[in-house]
Amino acid sequence: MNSFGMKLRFSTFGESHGKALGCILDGVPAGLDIDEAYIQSELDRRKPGKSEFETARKEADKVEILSGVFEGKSTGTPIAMIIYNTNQKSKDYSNIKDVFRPGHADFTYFHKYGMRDYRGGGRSSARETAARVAAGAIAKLMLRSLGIEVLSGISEIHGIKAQKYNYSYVNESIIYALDPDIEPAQKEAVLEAKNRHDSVGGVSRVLIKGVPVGLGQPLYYKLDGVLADAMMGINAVKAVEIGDGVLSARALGSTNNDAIRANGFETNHAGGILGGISNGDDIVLNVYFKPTPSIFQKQHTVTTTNEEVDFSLKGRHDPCVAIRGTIVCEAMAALVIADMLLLNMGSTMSGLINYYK
Ligand SMILES: Cc1cc2nc3c(=O)[nH]c(=O)nc-3n(C[C@H](O)[C@H](O)[C@H](O)COP(=O)(O)O)c2cc1C
Ligand SMILES: C=C(O[C@@H]1CC(C(=O)O)=C[C@@H](OP(=O)(O)O)[C@H]1O)C(=O)O
Repeated sequence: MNSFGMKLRFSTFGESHGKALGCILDGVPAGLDIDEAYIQSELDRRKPGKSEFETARKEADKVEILSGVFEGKSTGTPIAMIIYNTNQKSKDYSNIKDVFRPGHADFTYFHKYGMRDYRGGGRSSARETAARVAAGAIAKLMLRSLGIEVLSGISEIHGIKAQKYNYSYVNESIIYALDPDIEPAQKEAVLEAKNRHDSVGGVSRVLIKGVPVGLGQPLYYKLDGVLADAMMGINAVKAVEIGDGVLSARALGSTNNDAIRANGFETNHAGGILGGISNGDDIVLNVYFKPTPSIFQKQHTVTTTNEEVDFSLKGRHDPCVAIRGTIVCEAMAALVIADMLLLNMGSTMSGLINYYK
């Protein structure tokens, strides 16, 4: 179960090499137009095996709606969706049955549960994020009907940073790059690491446009806290910044404050959130992904019986998880904002009255 979900409750099921994965999204208001082609198009953006910049595992990621939608509209009941796995090659993974891959969740899952599904990453595999993207697409449909848009793109790969953020370019780019001029160097960094059987990290920049003033609770269940939690819940995310983030700790008050004018804020160092509450400006997040842990170089590790061994991994892995991870960031951000909107309806008497009249 997700940790936001005051109004929207969301949980996923399934393993990387199991039969299927999917989600249940409960709390979606009745009457939302459910555009199935749009949901599929979001899954297509995240699905693996589209290029040399992604894992070679090819999955169609065809999504099927099982419940909660009737005659093209949400019914207000739980929406269940399923995605069948079709390209498991579980025998590739017999060599990780008894050893822990450094950097992956093998060690901790085994010691916590006393067993693990070693077929790929099992439940810890980011294959699960397909289900998040399906749920996120429904949240995005809800937001779209209110004029709110969630966008993202890759700003940085292996320390090579975008100089501009061109969100309308992102879907033309095979690596979802924000800066077409920097993209070639970023692609080269990925392929260069891949050729050396290594991997690289990267940063996704998320932009949420059209959010009204007032989403989020003060002090507890703050909008920035809930968004950060949702991002940190994505596999391989190691840090999240709101607005200027880390840089704001190095700034002066005089340069960090966003001056206020009658028609809005002059700058947006705050990233659209003040006091845990949206201020009406764009919400900006930077989400930092570590390099893919599964690399093909020889590594030191231990077995399940704690014997030290050198081992070399086989299997199909992303050389830079941030690339497909950016689509997952959008989905999680959309779910949080949709949840906050539903919660917000009851935060003022006029909101409640508007809802019931
Ligand atoms: C979209 C996406 C794709 C990923 N692909 C891989 C992969 O191919 N191989 C791998 O070892 N890790 C991959 N990861 C990262 C692992 O799932 C993650 O590192 C692992 O679950 C351990 O969790 P942690 O890094 O958050 O500690 C991917 C992550 C995301 C978001
Ligand atoms: C299959 C997908 O990505 C997978 C994410 C992943 C991981 O460890 O996170 C490891 C690889 O798969 P497996 O679990 O077979 O080792 C990737 O191919 C997907 O995103 O659909």
